[in-house]
Amino acid sequence: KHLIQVINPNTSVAMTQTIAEAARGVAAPTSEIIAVCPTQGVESIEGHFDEAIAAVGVLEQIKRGKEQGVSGHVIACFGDPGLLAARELAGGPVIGIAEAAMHVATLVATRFSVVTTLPRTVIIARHLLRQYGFEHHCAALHAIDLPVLALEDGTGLAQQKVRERCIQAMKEDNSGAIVLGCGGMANLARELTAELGIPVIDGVTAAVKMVESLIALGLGTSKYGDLAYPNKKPLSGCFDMLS
Ligand SMILES: NC(=O)NC1=NC(=O)NC1=O
Repeated sequence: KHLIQVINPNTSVAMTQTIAEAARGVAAPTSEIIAVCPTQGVESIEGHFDEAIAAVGVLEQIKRGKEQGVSGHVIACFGDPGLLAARELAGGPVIGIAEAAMHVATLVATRFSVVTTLPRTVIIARHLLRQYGFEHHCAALHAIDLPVLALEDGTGLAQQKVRERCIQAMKEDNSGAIVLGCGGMANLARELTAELGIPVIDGVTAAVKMVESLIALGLGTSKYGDLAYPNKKPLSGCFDMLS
């Protein structure tokens, strides 16, 4: 079996569970999902400050995954925090859920819309669209204007807001597909795809299948050039854990 490490970069145990269940729901029989979150950090990631904090926790988990012999890694937050730094550390593939969902959307539609959580996180998704080369594929980005952890409060309100916003986006944007912009939405994609009749794509499940594909192709992260293992140097204070 291949171990695939799925990292929830925030410290919410409930969201880690939601993400783990979605990942296990699509994992191949040859894959074993190890779902983790940082031992310290931020309970939800809703901006640049949170992302900077979360990135250190991602790196710590990547290092642990390597020590456990995992074959690949998923960064299960829609900002893909620490993605390139993680790729320097990792030998196997590292896939972020935003890039995975965006790639999949371009394979099934000519244009897609994004439905995410707080309005302030929309700019992060915009930056990723540019970084990944998908700006011209994304028709629009929408926010349900609820905090990330509203998805785990048990009221179902956030889930209802996501559904309403997806329906509105489908009508307004003339997009062929919708990308769910949060790891905590991972369990909504199948039902919304069936109800709306268009691909509603979750990045957690997309990333798991992409990691499996890269493993099957015998492809890990390139270690030539900028994604080579980091130059060895002393790391002081709390960063010693990354040595
Ligand atoms: N746009 C987002 O909601 N990003 C996220 N923040 C989290 O804590 N997890 C996410 O996926």
